[in-house]
Amino acid sequence: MINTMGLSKTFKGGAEAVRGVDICVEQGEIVGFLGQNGAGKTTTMRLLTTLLRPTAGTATVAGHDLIGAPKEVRRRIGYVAQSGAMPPVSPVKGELELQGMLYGLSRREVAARAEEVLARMELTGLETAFPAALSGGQRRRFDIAFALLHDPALLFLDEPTTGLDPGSRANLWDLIRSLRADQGMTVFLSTHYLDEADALCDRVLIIDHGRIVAEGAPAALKTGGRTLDDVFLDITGRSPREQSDVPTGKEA
Ligand SMILES: Nc1ncnc2c1ncn2[C@@H]1O[C@H](COP(=O)(O)OP(=O)(O)OP(=O)(O)O)[C@@H](O)[C@H]1O
Repeated sequence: MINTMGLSKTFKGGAEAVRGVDICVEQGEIVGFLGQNGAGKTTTMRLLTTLLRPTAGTATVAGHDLIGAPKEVRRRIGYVAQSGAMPPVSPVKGELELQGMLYGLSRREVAARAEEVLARMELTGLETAFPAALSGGQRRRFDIAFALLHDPALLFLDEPTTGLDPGSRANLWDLIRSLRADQGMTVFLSTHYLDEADALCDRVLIIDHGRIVAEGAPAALKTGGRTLDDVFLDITGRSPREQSDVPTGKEA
């Protein structure tokens, strides 16, 4: 579902955010992407979702070449960016209808898909609510419903549970698991929470200073009675919540 070779991104100011990353994700896997602040997670996600153009390397995402066929890639993926953006202005159902029109769905298709994704994300009954009025957990589920409207095969989630209370996090994990169980959805998610990776992911990739420094099933990485936190600390020399010492100037 995802295959990259030497994927790299150097920003104009010289920041080497992603340095020759090789990623392989199979259909139906839930893969966790771990790294500290500034390690290169969001940049990698933005490359894989066609929002940024790589400076080197090749990639196939959802069966299509990332650089040669970005529109085909976009049609087959859903992407939920980190939270914090301005909430949409229309009520929940209106936002989904607009999104459906962007994807060229008919009115009837949009109505059916909206009902389906709202049910799947346990938001039925909130059609007329304004996204700004939703709770944190509901808002995150709305963002995922939005990304699911065009029925993607591959879902990218950038830190989906950051800032949520434990109950809402556990609920979101269940919903992500059910997407895979019911629809065979492939999920690639970044997170700072190692317990999340441990509980939810079949496999984790650890990125540090723009390079993949470890990968494997959580159980296979946790050798010698170590926790995933210990593994992360051993490999990167820092805890997952520490700031990376990669330069942080952000230029276009
Ligand atoms: N537009 C940009 N211009 C220049 N440098 C950038 C830009 N975007 C990101 N960077 C730099 O690239 C590096 C990787 O950033 P990125 O946002 O991918 O990290 P991250 O692992 O997602 O961090 P976080 O967990 O804080 O979201 C950082 O050093 C960052 O400052």
